[in-house]
Amino acid sequence: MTRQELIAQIKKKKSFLTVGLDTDIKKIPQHLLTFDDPVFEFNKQIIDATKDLCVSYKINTAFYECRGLAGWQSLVKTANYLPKDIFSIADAKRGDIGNTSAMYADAFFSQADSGMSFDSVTVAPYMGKDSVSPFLKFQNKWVILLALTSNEGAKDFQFLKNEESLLFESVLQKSQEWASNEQMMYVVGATRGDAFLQIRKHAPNHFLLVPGVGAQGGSLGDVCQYGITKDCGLLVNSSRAIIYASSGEDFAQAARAEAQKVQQQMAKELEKIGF
Ligand SMILES: O=c1ccn([C@@H]2O[C@H](COP(=O)(O)O)[C@@H](O)[C@H]2O)c(=O)[nH]1
Repeated sequence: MTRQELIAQIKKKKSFLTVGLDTDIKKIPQHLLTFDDPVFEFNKQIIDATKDLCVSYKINTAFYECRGLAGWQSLVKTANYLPKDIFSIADAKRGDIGNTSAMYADAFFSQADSGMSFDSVTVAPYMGKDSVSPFLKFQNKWVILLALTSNEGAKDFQFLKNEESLLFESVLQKSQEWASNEQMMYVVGATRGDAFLQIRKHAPNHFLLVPGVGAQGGSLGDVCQYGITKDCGLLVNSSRAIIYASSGEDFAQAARAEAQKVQQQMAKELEKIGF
């Protein structure tokens, strides 16, 4: 998906919500366990119930990889069930030496090889340019680089200072030599509302994938106040707060209701920038 297509979807749906499919087989409603693939059935119903309210789905691959072959099958089926006009994210946090990164890129981008073709994959910047560039060889596919994460441990390295800048600022600056804002986004945690001003100094026009509202307590208002751009420039993710809104048979309707609350708040923010 191109940047323009993504912006058009945001305008059309009045939403920049990403629903996170962090589907844990131990947390899904009991009645689904009789299905051949309970995780896929859960995802399918969540997608059907929320697809008009969000512009993106993020599949955190850890929740699938931990189940071995069965998990990988649920992942492939879910990836192929996602509507084509919705931006898809493989949240896999990959990155390795070049030839290995090329394999990771095929795994998430090459339908012919792996049976999956996500629009984007999250990548760790730590190993530098040659670890990221194999993902950039695919047309209309995106790298979402970890910049400033939402967790407590982000302080361990991401705020370390060299002569001029903090480590996350160096990630933002250096990586812009590798790709434009048509192919690169950044992960910035919603739990760091105040840091968005600083982020926008270095990446004024990039899209940011923002996890951390909902279960982690980040504020959508703060994220928008400091992070929204004239093109919106935000994809805000919520996983647990939406998909586990109910553990009963009404789980999909409950997920829809939660997604709708967030979408309505987003519509108000989008109105402010004339969308
Ligand atoms: O900095 C980061 C990077 C990634 N994540 C991921 O986003 C979701 C958040 O889930 P919630 O249930 O809405 O808290 C999850 O997949 C994380 O691994 C993040 O939270 N922070």
